[in-house]
Amino acid sequence: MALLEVENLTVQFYTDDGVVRAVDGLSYEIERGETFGLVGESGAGKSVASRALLRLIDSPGEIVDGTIRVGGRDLLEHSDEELRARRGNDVAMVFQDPNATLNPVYTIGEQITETIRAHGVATGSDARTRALSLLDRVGIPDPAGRYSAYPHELSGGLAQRAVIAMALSCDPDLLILDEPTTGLDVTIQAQILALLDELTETFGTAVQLVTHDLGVVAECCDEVLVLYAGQAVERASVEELFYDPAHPYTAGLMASIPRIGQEVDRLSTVPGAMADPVHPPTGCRFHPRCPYAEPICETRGTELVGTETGDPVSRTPENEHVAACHEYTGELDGGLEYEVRIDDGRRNESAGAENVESKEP
Ligand SMILES: Nc1ncnc2c1ncn2[C@@H]1O[C@H](COP(=O)(O)OP(=O)(O)OP(=O)(O)O)[C@@H](O)[C@H]1O
Repeated sequence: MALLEVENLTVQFYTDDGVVRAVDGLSYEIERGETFGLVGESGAGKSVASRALLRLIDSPGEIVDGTIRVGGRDLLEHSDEELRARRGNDVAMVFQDPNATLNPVYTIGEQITETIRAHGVATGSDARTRALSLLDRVGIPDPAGRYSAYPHELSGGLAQRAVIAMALSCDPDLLILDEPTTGLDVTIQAQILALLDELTETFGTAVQLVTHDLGVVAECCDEVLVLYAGQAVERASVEELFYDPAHPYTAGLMASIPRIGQEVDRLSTVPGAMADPVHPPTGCRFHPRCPYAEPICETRGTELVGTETGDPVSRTPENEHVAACHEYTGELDGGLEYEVRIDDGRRNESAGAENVESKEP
């Protein structure tokens, strides 16, 4: 049994403009010790899908369907009290901005110690000792000195480590990180990614990593799910995703990886704009931006199928490459003709992302 089993997760927001189905029928699994990437452009639904795992969806949003089983038990069926007990213990989350998590008026050490006590992991001086060892585990130099530091006294990289230490207070089985390295310089970014690697390898912690950055995905994910307009469009091992992307949207994302020496803060995106969340396109939601779209793509919706077999995802083994494109059920006349060229040059010494180019058809 996988550690996390998400099935048909569906989240809606009720806005003045209409209903936004931010996450639409999402299903995936994460194994113990696995690093699972959730990628896609802004608005794809990555954050909402992640927050939903902890039931952190506030009004005007609502989880309207699905199951979220961690260790076989459905989080959506718990009372608020049961859920509080499982937050932190089973699943913990790290957000992009450490300052949104850290309280400016308490020291780093006090905050971690308090989290440990609140969850009943340890009491008294044992809690303090555990906090110190967590600071050490996440690579904060001079843990005893930093214990007494206030959040504003730490650099962005150290503050992010402190937040990760806090998330690890109760030894969660699954750690969800939402853009944990965005805004950090590449050397610090690489250190945080190395820390995640160590957590998964040494402690068997499973990681769900939300990111825009395909370089980060290449660096540390085992398995990747690509989201577009709230729906999964492709799931594959990281190698298959980079060497053999099956969905035109994924191939487009690959083409937008910054090249060596190019100064880009954010990925440039696939031409065209993300689908209108209130009135998504008919058929395949990506079709208005897809260079390979044919009339059927406008009228018939897609679902994930095995890229080799065309079988529905429900009949495809969990580790097989699946994509939601009519190509794989034999319904595209023209087919997909892109070619992906892998250049194994490193993007920079420490982050080491691969460079990928896709040719236009
Ligand atoms: N509180 C909210 N009220 C209304 N709509 C929301 C709310 N939060 C998210 N959404 C909508 O849900 C969709 C998915 O948003 P989400 O933040 O998950 O995207 P994302 O892929 O994480 O993007 P980003 O990388 O920019 O964070 C978007 O259309 C967004 O507008």
